Amino acid sequence: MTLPDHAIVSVPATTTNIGPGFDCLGAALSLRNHFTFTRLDQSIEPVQISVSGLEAARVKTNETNLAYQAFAKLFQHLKQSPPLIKLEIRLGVPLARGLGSSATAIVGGLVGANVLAGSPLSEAELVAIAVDMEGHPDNVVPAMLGGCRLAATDLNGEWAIAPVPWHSEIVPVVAIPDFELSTAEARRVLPAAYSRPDAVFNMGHLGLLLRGLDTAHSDWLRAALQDRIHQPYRRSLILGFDAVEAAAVAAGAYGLVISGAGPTLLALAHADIAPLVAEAMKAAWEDQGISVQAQALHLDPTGVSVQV
Ligand SMILES: Nc1ncnc2c1ncn2[C@@H]1O[C@H](COP(=O)(O)OP(=O)(O)OP(=O)(O)O)[C@@H](O)[C@H]1O
Ligand SMILES: N[C@@H](CCO)C(=O)O
Repeated sequence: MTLPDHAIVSVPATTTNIGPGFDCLGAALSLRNHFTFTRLDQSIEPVQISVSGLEAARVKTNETNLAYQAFAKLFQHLKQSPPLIKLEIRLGVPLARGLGSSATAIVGGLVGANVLAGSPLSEAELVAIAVDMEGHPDNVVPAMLGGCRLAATDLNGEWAIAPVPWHSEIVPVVAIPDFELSTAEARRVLPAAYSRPDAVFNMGHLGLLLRGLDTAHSDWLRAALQDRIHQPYRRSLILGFDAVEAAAVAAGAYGLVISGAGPTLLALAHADIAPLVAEAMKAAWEDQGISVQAQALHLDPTGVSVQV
């Protein structure tokens, strides 16, 4: 069998948690990173990496690059040496902002390696390795599969993944500030255990959110975006959170949550007012002296895609 020498892997950004769905709910968004893998016959280095686009200078260009680590991990899983490659990364997803940049790198590297290896692994096997690398499923699952997804383990510890219907009138609006917050730092502030009232609060609100996303029932959505597992501990890490939340709600959004581990803030809004909500969030954050990019996005239905 002749193996492919080349693969262009495109992976969407993701927003996760969406309020009460900590570490289990996530959705793919209409921003993408591209990873181009080209097999080399000869090279002094195992990988030659170049990066272009948004904040390119901040991405590592040696073997510690996360996309290359994922590429090498797949070959390790296959008990093979990774081929020598050139890896070109084109960035459209901002780094360390709560939009799943690390998940794009993990999914891009694993899928690129799988293509160059002749596609020996199934989608489910790739998802399992990706979750293992990322540590939680909520970014890598929608990055791989597209849409909004809920992921939980079954009785054997395998991932049971359900698509979550998302009504077309509900628009995700993101405000992306010009400062970073690493996921590791934002996880360090979380408690190790929670009270029964907090657990029950989140179970009820996650259930309500799933029904609200399906129906666009505004009262359910307004109530559902509350959470007691992560946001109470993280909001103080995000300068301007209260002002941006108040502005989004005043502009008519159903509510505002931290996207992933932050600092990007995500509002859900009816399609008719989504651009106004984006403007209000931007203005409120800029009033705090913070540069911000705000935009109404849409759900990415596809997930990872490959051109050989
Ligand atoms: N395209 C990329 N190529 C290689 N490494 C990347 C790429 N994108 C992100 N990374 C790595 O992932 C790190 C960011 O990961 P982190 O989990 O902190 O943020 P995030 O994934 O953007 O946010 P979140 O997990 O909250 O959605 C970067 O600092 C970089 O090391
Ligand atoms: N669920 C994760 C997403 C960030 O990767 C968190 O909130 O820490």
